[in-house]
Amino acid sequence: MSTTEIEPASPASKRPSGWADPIREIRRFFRPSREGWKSFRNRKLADRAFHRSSAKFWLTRPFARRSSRRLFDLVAGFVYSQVLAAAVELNVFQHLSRGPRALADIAAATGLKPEAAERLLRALAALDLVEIDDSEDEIAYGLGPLGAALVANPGIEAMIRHHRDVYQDLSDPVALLKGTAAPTRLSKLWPYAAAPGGTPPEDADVAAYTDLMAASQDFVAEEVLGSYDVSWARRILDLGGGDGRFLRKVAEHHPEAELHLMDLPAVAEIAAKRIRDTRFGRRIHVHSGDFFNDPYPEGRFDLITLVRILHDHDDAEAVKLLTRARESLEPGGVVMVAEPMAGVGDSAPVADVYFGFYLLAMGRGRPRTPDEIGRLMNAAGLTRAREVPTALPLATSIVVAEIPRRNVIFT
Ligand SMILES: CC(C)=CCC/C(C)=C/CC/C(C)=C/C=C/C(C)=C/C=C/C=C(C)/C=C/C=C(C)/C=C/C=C(C)/C=C/CC(C)(C)O
Ligand SMILES: C[S@@+](CC[C@H](N)C(=O)[O-])C[C@H]1O[C@@H](n2cnc3c(N)ncnc32)[C@H](O)[C@@H]1O
Repeated sequence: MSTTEIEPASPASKRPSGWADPIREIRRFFRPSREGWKSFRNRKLADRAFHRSSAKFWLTRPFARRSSRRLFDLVAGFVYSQVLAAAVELNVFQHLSRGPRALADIAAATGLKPEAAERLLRALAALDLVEIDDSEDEIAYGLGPLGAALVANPGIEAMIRHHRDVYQDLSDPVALLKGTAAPTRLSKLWPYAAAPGGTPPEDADVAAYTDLMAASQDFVAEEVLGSYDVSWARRILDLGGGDGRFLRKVAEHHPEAELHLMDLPAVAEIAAKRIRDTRFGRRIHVHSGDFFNDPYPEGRFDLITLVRILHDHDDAEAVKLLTRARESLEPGGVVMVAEPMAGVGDSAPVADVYFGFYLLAMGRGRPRTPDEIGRLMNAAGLTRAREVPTALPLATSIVVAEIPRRNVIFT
């Protein structure tokens, strides 16, 4: 739809005619050609779109073939995921982690008929998860590069098993988008999402989500601590710290920091027990409470971390949380937000697609760009919000902001 500039309202009788009003005349002079340009450009776009829509165009150009393959993978992605889920459920990678195996061994170990096992293994090989060595009479199956990576990172298998619930919840994405979907499995798995600050219902399986997060935390913690130096901070508070996996990594890197974790009572109980069983039992102090409403641990902190927290909450709760964190900082203290962020390099699909719909199914929260997080930090009274680049935005991106060293009051 073409917009026409709205002339400032003025009674016709007062309006000067001719070149008495040169601006108006210049606008009138260019208007027809501007409209003409727009229709010419629109026609060009229409022609290009028609031209590209012909199958011949797509199949005869290299990038067209690549685009076709990308489009195919978008359609087939669910099938790929289900093949991976089947292999994890059948412990195929564990079987192969002990060395190459023959088809009969794998069939016996997985309980599949040989032809079904072969179908699965060939699909996995096509996805670089398995490697097939048919240089001898008896074909051997081993770990492919992705299968080896999966075995090297145990948390991934836990995540893959978790996705049976995720795929179930995403089976009707339109209903989710319209808000007409039935209660989701994820909203039950993350009970705090139903009522931020609300204590999870009695039947909430708090250990399940705590273990799930712990399973993928090392991957995140390594990226955070590899990207942002926390050694300057003497007192650190990790809000929503889960079972303490992140602070244990901090403790390993920085032996002299005093570390505090705050999480909901049921999770704090798990954290206290797990931390007590490690060499950091006396260095990491666990506090039970609701970070929206309960008092934070005594004293002020140099650094307050929010690792995979903010995206769980809508804007109003996020600003409230950031404000409470700011109020617990030493002058010059820093709040660090670490989570997958929208629009960050090639991690946009991770945040905007994966976490965008994961959180939609969970019923609360959303992925945000570093700028959006910076604006929430500013709204919470924090300053100098800035993104800290990470090598693997897939794991996490980071935004930090601080309070001024001195509260300068301009009267
Ligand atoms: C060829 C052979 C046999 C061997 C080659 C040798 C070898 C090991 C090669 C591999 C090289 C290597 C080191 C690869 C490393 C690969 C890595 C690190 C892969 C990491 C993959 C990580 C993945 C897939 C992470 C997935 C994370 C997910 C799905 C996270 C989900 C998080 C959720 C659901 C969080 C929810 C919390 C809430 C509610 C949103 O707040
Ligand atoms: C997605 S998990 C992240 C855990 C951990 N930071 C990590 O990255 O693995 C969110 C954490 O926030 C905690 N949480 C949610 N709402 C809370 C609240 N109102 N008060 C305290 N902790 C809360 C949950 O119990 C959970 O441990």
